Formats: sequence, C-alpha cells, structure tokens
Amino acid sequence: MSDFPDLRYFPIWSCFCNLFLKLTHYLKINLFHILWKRTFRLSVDTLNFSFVFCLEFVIHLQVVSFPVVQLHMNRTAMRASQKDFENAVNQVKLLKKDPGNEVKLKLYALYKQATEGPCDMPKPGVFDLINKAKWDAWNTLGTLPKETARQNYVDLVSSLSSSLESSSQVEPGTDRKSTAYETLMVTSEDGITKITLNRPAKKNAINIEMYHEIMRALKAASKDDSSITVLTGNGDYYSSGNDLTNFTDIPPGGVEEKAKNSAILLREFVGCFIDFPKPLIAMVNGPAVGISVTILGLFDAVYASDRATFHTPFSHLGQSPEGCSSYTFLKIMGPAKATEMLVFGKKLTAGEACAQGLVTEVFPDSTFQKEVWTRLKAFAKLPPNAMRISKEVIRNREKEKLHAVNAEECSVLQERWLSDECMNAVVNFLSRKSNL
Ligand SMILES: CCCCC/C=C/CC(=O)SCCNC(=O)CCNC(=O)[C@H](O)C(C)(C)COP(=O)(O)OP(=O)(O)OC[C@H]1O[C@@H](n2cnc3c(N)ncnc32)[C@H](O)[C@@H]1OP(=O)(O)O
Repeated sequence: MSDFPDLRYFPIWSCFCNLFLKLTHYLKINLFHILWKRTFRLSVDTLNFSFVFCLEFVIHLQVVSFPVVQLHMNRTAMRASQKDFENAVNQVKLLKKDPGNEVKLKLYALYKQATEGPCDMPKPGVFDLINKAKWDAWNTLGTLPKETARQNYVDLVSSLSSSLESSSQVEPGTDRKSTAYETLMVTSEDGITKITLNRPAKKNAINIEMYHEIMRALKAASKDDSSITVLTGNGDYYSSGNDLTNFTDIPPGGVEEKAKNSAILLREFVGCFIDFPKPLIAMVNGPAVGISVTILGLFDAVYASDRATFHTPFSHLGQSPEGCSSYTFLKIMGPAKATEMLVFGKKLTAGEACAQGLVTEVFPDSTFQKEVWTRLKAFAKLPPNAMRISKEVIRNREKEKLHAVNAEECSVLQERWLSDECMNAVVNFLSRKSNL
C-alpha cells in the first residue's frame, strides 16, 4: 500500500537521532573540560554521561515507540479493512436477496464516504427522488472519516450476509428450492413470494395439513423481504375447496369435537388472510370451489384464466358461507348477485366473476401465465412500504368487522357440519353418488 509509509523503524531512527543531538550538545559544553583533563579515560563525569544517556535512550524508546507502534498497528488494521472493503464491495454484488432500499441507501452512502469522503455534490431537486434519497443518505454521514466509513461498510455487509444466510436456513420455505412443505410449493424470487397449492391429483383440495401449511407460508411471507405474495394452483384446478375427507377423521370426542376443532382451524385460517399485511394476489389458473372462492374477497387482486370458474355450492353441501363471504361478497357484488352465488350455488364463469367485481381481470388461458407474471413483476418493483401502508389504509378499518364476521360464520358452520344435510352430502361425495 503506497499511501502508508512503513513506520516500523521510526522509533529506532528517532532514538538514534535524539542520541546524536544529545551527544553533540554534550560535547559542545564539555569539550573544554575534556580537553583540559587531556584524557578520555572513564571519569565520574563520563560514567554519569553514559548512564544518563542509556536512561534517556530507553525512556525515549518507550515514549516515542508506543504511539508510533500504535499508529503503525492502526494503519495495518486500516490496510486490512481496505482489503475487507474491496471484498465486501464484491460480496454485495453477489447477494442473492435484495436487502431492501433502506439498507441499499446505507451501503451507497458508506461506499461514497469511504471512497470519496464527505458529500460535496449539489443537492438534487425535489423531483429527482432517487438521487435525492442517495444524496441525503450520503450527506447525513457528515465528516465521518473515510476509514470509519470503510469499516462500517464492511460490518454492514457482513451482518447482511449472515442475516440473509440465517434467514434462508431458518425459513427454507421462502427459498427458491423449498422442500419444507408437503402440500405446497413456495418460492421467493424477484420480490414475489409464490405459494402454489400442490395436490393436483386431488384438484388441490385443501386437507388439514394444507390449511396449516398455507397459514405457515403466509406467516413466513408476511415477514420475508418480498413485496407481494401470490397464491395459485398447480395443475388444471385452482382448488376444489375443502377436502371432504377432512370430515371422515373423527376424534375420540366424536363429531361434536370434530366440528369444534374444524371451526377453530377455519377461524384461524381465514384470520391469516384478514391480517396479511402485504398485497396478496390470487392467480386463479382453473376452476375454484368453496373456500378457495370465498377467501378471494380478502385478496387485493384476483387474476383469472378464462378457464376458471367460481363455485360456492354451500346449500348443496348442507353448509353455509365462510371466508367472510357473507360480508365481502355483498359489498363486492351487491346482495342479489351474492345470494345467487352463496345461497343458490350459481357457478360463475371468469367473465361473469369479473363483471361482478370478484375478479380483477381475465386473461386467455394461453397467455395467462406470461401476461400475469409480467404484470406482477412490475408490481413487485413498486416501493414495498408504500404498498403495505396503502393496503393498511384501505383495509384496516374493516379488519375488526371481518374478524367478527369470521367468528360468526365459523360458529354457524360448526352447527351445520353436525346437520344431516351436511353429513349426507359428504357421504354422497365419498360414495361417488355426486360430483358438483
Ligand atoms: C377445517 C375444515 C374447514 C372447512 C371449510 C369449509 C369449506 C367449504 C368448502 O370448501 S365447500 C367445497 C367442497 N368441495 C367440493 O364439494 C368439491 C368436491 N369435488 C368434486 O365435486 C369433484 O371432484 C370436482 C368437480 C372438483 C372435480 O371433478 P372431476 O370429475 O373432474 O374429478 P374427480 O372427482 O375425479 O377428482 C379427482 C380426485 O380428486 C378428489 N377430489 C377432488 N375434490 C375433492 C374434495 N373437495 N375433497 C376430497 N377429494 C376431492 C376426488 O375424490 C378424486 O380422487 P380419486 O382420484 O382418489 O377418486
């Protein structure tokens, strides 16, 4: 490192220089005295002189060398951090996950401070938002020394790498290659967490395990660094709703206990959708039945393939509406249309669902994936905090109401599941006397 002279030998040189000066000074004063004695034999004076000189030499060595060695060591440490700094700069380029804008601004500011020193650029105009945010971040570092900025940069990158590594270890479900779920595929990429219902052979019917896994995936998605979350189905169906075999696994407490446990689970499940903090988008790739339709009223956008249908056959099954649909559907499509769906079980085409406001937009099945993903990737680039806060503003005043509706619907259903109408419908399906 050419900018740091090697200071290791400075204490020694300094001591010899001091010694030389002292010696010449002493000689000047004592020259006549020495000459007068005409001898260079060791006298008491000479002994004194030697002793004082040795002592001075040692003291000087201590006094001079300590700060100089310290300085040298500090500079060596700075040299190490310069190398670390270069490594850290490279490491940032290799980060797999976006650390978020706040961190990126910090990194930018520390980098500029470390390489250029205090901010001396003219302040960008108010409408130049990105450059202004960068300038602000850099400018707030004031006169922070370059070396400190370098060290802070290295520390930040190292904490960042370890937190991103550990978050991917703790929450493997949010990684690209997830093996943590039995009934779902969960990936996180380009700022989008995608939860795919993955029981295509059963038309993505939601069994007990899938209810739990969806809740777990939503909780993870609410905390991960993605901006938006997408729910979709694998195969030809989006979902055929509640897995009717859920009702066949009767605990020792009998059907009453089963109904009670199911109501608790359903309430918790729907509660996760009510409370989900980020934009939640459904990609309805095919037919949707029952609970997979009703919870759409809690989503922020619903994109559907023109192959999709929307069916809530509650009366056919001896059941009643859930997923807050008894409230949201009335608000979305008005009581007449909502009753047609929720009471009479009218199946809607994607176009009809769109016309009634349940679906945001319908796409031809052949281009559905491509068109919707292009759109979602653009959404995911929007400022995530702004999206989250806007969702909060739109949804928060309804939350309490939605939780109350959810509780009421679950309690009504708990009774319904014990009814003959419901039991017969389930038996009929399981004995294949009926399909929808
Ligand atoms: C904790 C509890 C909470 C409860 C919350 C309450 C929610 C209410 C609802 O969700 S109501 C809606 C319930 N869903 C249904 O009633 C749909 C029943 N399924 C069907 O009617 C048909 O399967 C179909 C119309 C969806 C598809 O018919 P198709 O002929 O195309 O295919 P198959 O019937 O051969 O289905 C293929 C296999 O998938 C199994 N399957 C499909 N859906 C379900 C389901 N909902 N529950 C259980 N199993 C389902 C079907 O049995 C076939 O399996 P097999 O190949 O092993 O025979």
